[in-house]
Amino acid sequence: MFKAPEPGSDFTSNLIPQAEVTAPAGASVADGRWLRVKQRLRAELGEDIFASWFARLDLDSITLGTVRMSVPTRFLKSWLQSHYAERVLATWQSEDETIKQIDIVVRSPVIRPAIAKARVAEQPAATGERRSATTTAPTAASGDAPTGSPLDPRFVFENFLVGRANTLAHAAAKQVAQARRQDAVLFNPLYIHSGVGLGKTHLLQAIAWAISAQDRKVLYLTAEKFMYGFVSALKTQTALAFKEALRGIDVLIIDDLQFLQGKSTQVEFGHTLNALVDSGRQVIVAADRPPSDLESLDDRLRSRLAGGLVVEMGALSEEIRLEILKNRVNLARTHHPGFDVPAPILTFIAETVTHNGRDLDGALNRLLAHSKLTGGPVTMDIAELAVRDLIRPQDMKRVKIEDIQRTVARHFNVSRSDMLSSRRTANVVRPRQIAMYLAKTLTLRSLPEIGRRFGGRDHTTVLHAVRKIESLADRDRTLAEEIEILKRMLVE
Ligand SMILES: Nc1ncnc2c1ncn2[C@@H]1O[C@H](COP(=O)(O)OP(=O)(O)OP(=O)(O)O)[C@@H](O)[C@H]1O
Repeated sequence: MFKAPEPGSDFTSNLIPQAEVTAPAGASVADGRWLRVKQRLRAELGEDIFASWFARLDLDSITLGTVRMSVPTRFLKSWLQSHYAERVLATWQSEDETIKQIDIVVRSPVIRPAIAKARVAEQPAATGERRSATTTAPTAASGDAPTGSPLDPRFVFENFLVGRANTLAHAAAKQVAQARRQDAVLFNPLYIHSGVGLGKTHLLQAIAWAISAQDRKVLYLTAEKFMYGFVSALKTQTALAFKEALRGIDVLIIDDLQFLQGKSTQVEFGHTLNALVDSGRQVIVAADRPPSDLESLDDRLRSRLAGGLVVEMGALSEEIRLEILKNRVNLARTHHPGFDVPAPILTFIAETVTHNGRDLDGALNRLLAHSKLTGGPVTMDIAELAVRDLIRPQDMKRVKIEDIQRTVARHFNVSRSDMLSSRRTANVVRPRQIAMYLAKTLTLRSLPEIGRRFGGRDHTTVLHAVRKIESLADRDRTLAEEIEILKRMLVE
């Protein structure tokens, strides 16, 4: 539980005006506040951090000045408590002065550990409703094996829409899922990466469901679950059993690898990866960035991960977004036959909610809530309200550092290799600094990573470049405009 700090600490600067965010019709006052709190956190912390740590934080209740929220894992709870408790409390207080403390709890697990197989209990349906699924979740078959992370019954191949952005990842996933035990392993490990909410978990879980229907033993784990499994096994001195159980499966699937932390856990993961790959068993990994950018991982592990097939999934096209929405409406209608969203409204959502699949789900959840609570039809007005906070001001495409270097070099008529070289002549230094500045502002790469990509420079050099360009652009309008043009060339 986190209580209010003494007055004076200020986490609420940079707030967006209340009027900008409106709760969809049918939502309660608490829901409306919760929406605004999330909106503020997203605006203040940025999309990446928000999606990593807050996307799975749910509001449970508000009683006597205490806001109770829940998350699915202990890891997430302790991370939020140690890194964001004060900020979350302050953001709540900016919405409601009577809030005195927040309480983050772990909600009951979806899968209860069982001796051999775990059963998926209640899962959110396509649009936030709960539905019971009697499907059996894949886990390793041994009694000592760690239980898998919960699987969503909707995340199967049949519900995965394929388009240009994910054709290769989908084909590789299908291939791996359809292989038989005696088949030679084609790409190992299979490493899938993409930005937030673009279908990695869906694809990984689809593989897990497909393999579990065969005679192969599959284990799907989030990196958090792997970490906790390993750490608890160490504590209870059952680490050996844990390791053996992991190495005794046919297919290991690890999601959100970017969260794998701690030297010993990484070493253990590396050993497991090697043991499985070397013995011809399949490993599939997903993360929000390519192996080369997983800076916290050790070099050997990174290169082992990069040694299989690395596939990127791009942004969802408008066409796929529309198909996903139609698919979700159909899924929801199996439980709520009265729910209908007219075609023009689906097109409107597909056009406006461009960021990721999770936001599409969010938009439909709100429409379903409206439809259930009011019994009224879903109109364009309702839809506009529902998606308002899901429209991102900066719907940036993923910009690559190489593209920045090329575009800036072309613009200033220098060569890219000069920009990466150690040359310090004025005609090269300034473009290099501008390119570094753009790399920092248009990508999520860290300073050391940017330094490495610019001919192995130190992170302090990058920081200096960023500050230099910021201060020059403050005073020099021509430079500011030039930077704006470059940004547009890269982003649009
Ligand atoms: N191609 C697709 N077809 C159908 N649904 C999709 C597709 N891509 C994304 N989605 C949906 O979007 C939502 C978010 O997808 P998912 O959780 O798989 O994203 P992710 O890439 O794992 O995100 P994160 O990086 O946050 O872990 C899910 O409901 C998923 O079903």
